[in-house]
Formats: sequence, C-alpha cells, structure tokens
Amino acid sequence: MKKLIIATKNEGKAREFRSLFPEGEVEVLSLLDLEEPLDVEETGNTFTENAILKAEEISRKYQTTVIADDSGLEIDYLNGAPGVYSARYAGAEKNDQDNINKVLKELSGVPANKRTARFVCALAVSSPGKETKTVTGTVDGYINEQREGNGGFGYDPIFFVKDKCRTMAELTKEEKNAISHRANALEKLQGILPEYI
Ligand SMILES: O=c1[nH]c(=O)c2ncn([C@@H]3O[C@H](COP(=O)(O)OP(=O)(O)OP(=O)(O)O)[C@@H](O)[C@H]3O)c2[nH]1
Ligand SMILES: [Mg+2]
Repeated sequence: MKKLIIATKNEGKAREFRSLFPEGEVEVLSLLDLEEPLDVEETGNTFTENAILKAEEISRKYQTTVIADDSGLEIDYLNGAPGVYSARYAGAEKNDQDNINKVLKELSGVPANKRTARFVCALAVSSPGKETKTVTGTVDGYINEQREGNGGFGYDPIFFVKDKCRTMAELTKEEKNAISHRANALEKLQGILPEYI
C-alpha cells in the first residue's frame, strides 16, 4: 500500500486526514505515529510558507512523500488574527480552550454582522527530488457568542458555519469533511497527488 506522512503533531488534524483518504488505498501516518519526530519551527508569515517549511523538512528527514497542513482562523474584526498564530494565540502551550476564551473576550460586545471569519488551510506536498506544490482551502463563517457542540477540535465550537446554521463542532464528521477548509484544500491537491505517491 502507498504510504503518506502527514507532517502534523495535531491529533485533530491527523484524525481528519485519515478519514479524508479512502481506507485501504493509502496508509496515512502522522508525526504522532513516529518516534522522536522533528519539531519544525513555524517561522513563516503565511500559512503557505509554514506548510512548505514543515513538508520539506519532514520529507528530507524521512525520504518519503509528505503533506503538511498549516491552518488557522482569520477574524475580520481582529484584522485577520489569530491567523498563523492560531495554535499558540493564548500562549506557547497551545491550549484550545484558552485560545477560544481569548477570542470570545476580544469579540465581547461586537455585533453579529461584524463577527465574520474564515478558516484557512494551506497544504504543501513534498517528495525527495520533486518540486514542492501548495494549495489553499477556506470556509466562511461567524464567531459565535459562546461555545456550541462537542465535535471537531480547536476553534470549532465557536465557528458558526454560514451555510449550515450550526457551529463546526455541531456538524458530524462527514458534514465537516464535506465543507471544511481542509477537505476543500485536499480536493484541490487530489489532481496532483498521484505524481507524488
Ligand atoms: O476549530 C478548528 N477547526 C479546524 O479544522 C482547524 N484547523 C486549524 N485550526 C486551528 O489552527 C491551528 C493550526 O495551527 P498549525 O497549523 O500550526 O497546527 P498545529 O500547531 O496545531 O499542529 P502542526 O500541524 O503544526 O503540528 C490549530 O491548532 C487550531 O487552533 C482549526 N481549528
Ligand atoms: Mg503548528
């Protein structure tokens, strides 16, 4: 079976990637399945730059095809923050609940029509001896006034999906996979992936 490493230590992302690939066709591993994986510093200014950094460094180390995902939440009222700092918005320990609390506090009292936001996912695919390629996917929504739902990960409980009239955390796994920024980006990558695996 073909093997693919997803260059992530985020369990939520790893779970979603496993469910986005048809079972039995590609073996999907994440850095959580490997011993002592590299910690790649995210020094880029954009999701795409960070995805390239992670994909190329991990691909070089394991000499195999790697997809990296750099993603996050852009809130218009906060001029695009937390953006590339989404995972570490409330501190280096990357706590989802602290991140949500920080966003809710910053948007406290802000009316519904000014709470527009989007999730962005940049994917980079890298393979030894091949040129790295990137794609981006997005999904539009609003920042909810409070948490709703238990699904997904990260900011999902406060991300109200415009087209579904529910938060991302209230959607089933299948519903999220049909509309998410990650699924949208992966769909764009499907056309070029066979050149890499
Ligand atoms: O509610 C959410 N639903 C999503 O579908 C989603 N996708 C990304 N995010 C947020 O953006 C950060 C990415 O930062 P990030 O790309 O640097 O990943 P990370 O540091 O968690 O892991 P790694 O892949 O770098 O190892 C994550 O931690 C989350 O806070 C999401 N939140
Ligand atoms: Mg990260």
